[in-house]
Amino acid sequence: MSRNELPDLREEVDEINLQILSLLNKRAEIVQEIGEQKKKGVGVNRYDPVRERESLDLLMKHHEGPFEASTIQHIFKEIFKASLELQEDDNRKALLVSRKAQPDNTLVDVNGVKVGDGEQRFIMGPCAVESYEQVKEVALSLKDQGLTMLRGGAFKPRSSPYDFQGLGEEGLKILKDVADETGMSVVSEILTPQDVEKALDYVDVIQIGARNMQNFELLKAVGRVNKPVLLKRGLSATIDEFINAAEYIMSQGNDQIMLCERGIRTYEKATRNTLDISAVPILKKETHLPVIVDVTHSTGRKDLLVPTAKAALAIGADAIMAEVHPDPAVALSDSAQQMNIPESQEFLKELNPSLNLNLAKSM
Ligand SMILES: C=C(O[C@@H]1C=C(C(=O)O)C=C[C@H]1O)C(=O)O
Repeated sequence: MSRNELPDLREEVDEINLQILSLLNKRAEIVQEIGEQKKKGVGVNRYDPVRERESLDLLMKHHEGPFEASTIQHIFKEIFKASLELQEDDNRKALLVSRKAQPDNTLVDVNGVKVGDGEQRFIMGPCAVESYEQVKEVALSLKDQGLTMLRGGAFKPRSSPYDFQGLGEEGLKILKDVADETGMSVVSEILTPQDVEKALDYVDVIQIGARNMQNFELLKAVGRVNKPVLLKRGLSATIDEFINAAEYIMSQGNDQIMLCERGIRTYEKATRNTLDISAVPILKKETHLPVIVDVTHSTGRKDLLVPTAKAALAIGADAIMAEVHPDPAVALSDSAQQMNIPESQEFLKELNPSLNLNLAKSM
């Protein structure tokens, strides 16, 4: 090879690269059009392996080398894969909950507290409402720590039908009484579309539990009311399914939605569920909704509450959810994982020194 042959050859390669680039983008535009056509057809799948096989066969019929046939197949399979992703991205663009649809953060207004405004917050309270005294004791302590949002379960969807199922409407009344007396806001789970209207009188935030994340009628029902919703991720739900569940709510008009990562089911037994910490920045990136991390249900371990909450706040969570009970040993649900009141005070002190500082200043 003479000395100036190499630059000439590279110039030729550059030229071909540009042609390939232009052809790839031309192809991508056609693929997008195909994607639009598919969206209109009922029951038409984006992924079409039969079509991909036919395309590969056609290519192989014309392929002469010098590349190995398998190399060409590999390159084209990558192109098909990228094309499918492009069609999926175009579809996602349409989601109301997506950042593409709304670049600015949604602020969820819970009685004047704007979740999602960059301030880190805590939603705490007992797993289940058991009595007025129990809820009041926890609420007073949390209020003392500067918290404004109180959680408590009145309807408890338990794994076993023989376990405590909650006090129902009586539990909602207790929460409402305590909220009125302490000035706190109530976050409580609702299980059926029929109970949504009733709940409006009692709760400030309707929680949709993990087991109901794909209860689409319930999602649509809470989408039609004017009340913030805290949507928990399903036990085995992918992030995509979680985002689509939120879309069910927003598609009905209610944009006041908070997403809550609460751990997913994996093979790992060291924790009750596996906290999918990377879901937090992914959800913040893909959607404009506030993201909460429930450290109690994800870990099921009191010794992990502080480190996981620190990690969640560091990675961008807007709020932490955790459970507190005056006497966890006798709690009717989740007794091993709830903090007692002194533990909850320690927890908050470690995570939010500024909260205590503010309190000290105001005293
Ligand atoms: C473009 C299409 O969608 C997908 C992408 C393909 C491609 O890039 O060639 C082929 C089949 C589908 O999996 C199509 O169906 O034609």
